[in-house]
Amino acid sequence: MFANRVIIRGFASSASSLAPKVAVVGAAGGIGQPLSLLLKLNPHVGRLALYDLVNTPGVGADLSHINTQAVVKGYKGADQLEVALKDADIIVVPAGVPRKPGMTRDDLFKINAGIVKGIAEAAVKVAPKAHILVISNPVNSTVPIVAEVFKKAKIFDPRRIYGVTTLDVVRASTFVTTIKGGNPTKTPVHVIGGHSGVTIIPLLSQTGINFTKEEVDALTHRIQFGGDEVVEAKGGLGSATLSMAHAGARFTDSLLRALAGAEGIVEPSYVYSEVGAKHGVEYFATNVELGYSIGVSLRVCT
Ligand SMILES: NC(=O)C1=CN([C@@H]2O[C@H](COP(=O)(O)OP(=O)(O)OC[C@H]3O[C@@H](n4cnc5c(N)ncnc54)[C@H](O)[C@@H]3O)[C@@H](O)[C@H]2O)C=CC1
Ligand SMILES: O=C([O-])CC(=O)C(=O)O
Repeated sequence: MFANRVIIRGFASSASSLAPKVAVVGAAGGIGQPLSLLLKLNPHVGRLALYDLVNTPGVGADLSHINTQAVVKGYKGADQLEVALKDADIIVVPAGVPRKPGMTRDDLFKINAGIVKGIAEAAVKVAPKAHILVISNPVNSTVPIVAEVFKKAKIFDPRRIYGVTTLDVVRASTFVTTIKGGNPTKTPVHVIGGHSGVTIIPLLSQTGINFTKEEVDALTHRIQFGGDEVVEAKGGLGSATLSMAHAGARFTDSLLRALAGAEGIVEPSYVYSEVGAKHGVEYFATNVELGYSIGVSLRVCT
């Protein structure tokens, strides 16, 4: 039913008329630091606010010496969260604990749910029009948590809340071209569903590439459990950070370009969909076209 649908997400407006402000929450972490570096290098970022409970003054001072235009500021501790987020256009959230071997993403829920809720509550107060990009796991649950906080404040706008599932398509392109050849940057693979194990559904049949059944089974499993591969390889020292920083920076860049008026930008994301909700599936990862048209609509690709 949802296969290869593109949700067109309109932006009612940007949060401010100043150079875009991007806030990273969890900026001193394994994802947060390389993500902040990539955002500092992005010419579309005007202001970069780095927030964490620890170490952000150092990360901020370090990045601020890079001669790109983004003005960097570090904010540390709960009493600085609101000032860090104030009037942000985009809030990227890689805050929270990562998995260790033997854990599922759901095992992170108990801790990360509260962290994400607190961040969303601050955003409601000081950056109600920000686009919120949720990286913290389990994404399948943390995105609805953010949405519920905005619903409670009666300012829920599904066009502004995104679960970042970009790493799934990044991995899918890599794994497919590893066995079939070709340029991974030019081999898109749609991945729909969610961001956890079997909820990650790669649409290999839509790549136009011929696969044997064995290849489909092996690739599907590797794409669904790519996160576990990294968790195991890191042996207790966390999960994917560098590839996730790349994926998060790519999604943020796409959103910034769309906010600046570029059209036809499509990224996958785990989002609320009215059409899905009618079928009992409120949140679903699918391709999302980012743009200025008002209202949320669906283009169904058969
Ligand atoms: N969506 C996706 O595809 C992916 C999601 N992740 C998730 O991203 C999250 C972060 O992963 P890592 O960066 O590796 O973890 P990490 O432990 O290296 O960094 C997390 C950072 O969050 C900070 N933090 C904790 N509570 C906070 C709060 N209340 N406010 C602000 N900052 C807070 C910590 O101080 C730390 O610096 C994890 O939940 C992980 O599962 C990881 C990879 C891919
Ligand atoms: O596997 C994890 O826990 C981190 C993650 O979401 C991923 O790498 O896709």
